[in-house]
Amino acid sequence: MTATRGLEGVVATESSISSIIDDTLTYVGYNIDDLANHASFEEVVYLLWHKRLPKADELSELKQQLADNMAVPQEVLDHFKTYPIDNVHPMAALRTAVSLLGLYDDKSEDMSDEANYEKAIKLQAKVATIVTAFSRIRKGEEPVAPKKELSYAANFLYMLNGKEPEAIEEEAFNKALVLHADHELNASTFTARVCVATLSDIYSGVTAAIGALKGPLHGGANEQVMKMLTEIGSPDKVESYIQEKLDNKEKIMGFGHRVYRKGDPRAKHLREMSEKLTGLTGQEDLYKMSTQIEELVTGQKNLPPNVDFYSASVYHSLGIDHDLFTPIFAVSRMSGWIAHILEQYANNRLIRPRADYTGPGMQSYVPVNER
Ligand SMILES: CC(=O)SCCNC(=O)CCNC(=O)[C@H](O)C(C)(C)COP(=O)(O)OP(=O)(O)OC[C@H]1O[C@@H](n2cnc3c(N)ncnc32)[C@H](O)[C@@H]1OP(=O)(O)O
Ligand SMILES: O=C([O-])CC(=O)C(=O)O
Repeated sequence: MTATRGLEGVVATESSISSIIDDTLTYVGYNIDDLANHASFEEVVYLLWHKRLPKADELSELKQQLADNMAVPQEVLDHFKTYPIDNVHPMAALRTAVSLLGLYDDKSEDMSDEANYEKAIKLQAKVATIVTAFSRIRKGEEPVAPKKELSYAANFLYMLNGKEPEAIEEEAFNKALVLHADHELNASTFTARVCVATLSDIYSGVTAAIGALKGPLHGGANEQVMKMLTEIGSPDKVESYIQEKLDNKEKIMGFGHRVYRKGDPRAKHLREMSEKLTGLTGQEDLYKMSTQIEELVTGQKNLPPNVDFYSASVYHSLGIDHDLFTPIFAVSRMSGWIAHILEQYANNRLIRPRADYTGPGMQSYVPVNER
């Protein structure tokens, strides 16, 4: 047996949800560029879960179901108030809150298709409320109830800030949600599938996935990108900062990808949004620094930016706290995790690979007082 480090290139499952072929990303056969330019996040959720685009009435029904299910149990909100707030990363709070949500769902252990679909709606609806409510509660503010007439993207920003977003903010946030919704067998989605392939419940699957997304080699990279931009501070400091890191063989967050070689097709949409939003908010230097970094890293290491790089300046321009960037990724990716969990249940087999053992050979047990 020979191990493939990081399972690179290993095809671990069949899936008809999203594909990456020749650096082109599609959701159920629709090019990500088309979806980013035209689709609402709710349409994409429907597409991923039903493997076709919704008709008008089906889309309205889904929007209604999401809006109707956004409220979270008071116990979950009260729980936030017990956290040692200064030490709690919002991704840790989200991981715990989603797990807690399962305790207050009487269908939590019901594995029927109907119950799983109901739980899918509840999770997608409530994840936005959890992230925004936690953000407000930790600042000593009251959570804001969603408005049923708003889109998912607008509601998120409304619940976060207590004021309805401008059209351009809603459009940018919707696009970011569309771009992050699914991505074949990335680490967090694989985690979700491994978890539910034991026939564990959907809350366990998404809780595990949140844990995997949190790491800086995956979803956590977007917060690290903003940390780097903040540390650099101004365009004149970019070159020395990045050069030092490259010379020290340190990783530059937001660059590189296990699957894409020529580049991540989502990055150009985020770059465009970053240019527009930083311009509108008078933060042109942020965009300038980002493009300088791209030039240096791509020029020297031939590593193009991934989805996390320009999303950082986009979210910053929308006035969002930096440690909420990865939770926002989770809000969007919840749709993809659920699609993969439902697909896994529909054609399940336990996922259990082997390890190439490299430890010592057979040893004789020695009692503790003789060692
Ligand atoms: C949503 C997402 O999850 S997108 C990815 C988000 N993560 C990041 O942005 C973190 C930075 N990027 C990385 O760490 C990597 O590119 C990953 C984790 C995304 C992919 O990693 P892998 O496919 O395992 O590549 P690996 O880490 O083995 O790197 C291969 C080589 O490229 C280099 N490399 C890869 N990414 C980077 C980077 N961002 N900066 C500098 N060098 C890099 C590695 O140092 C390594 O060089 P070496 O062969 O000389 O040792
Ligand atoms: O596919 C991956 O490895 C990571 C990624 O870009 C994503 O999850 O969006």
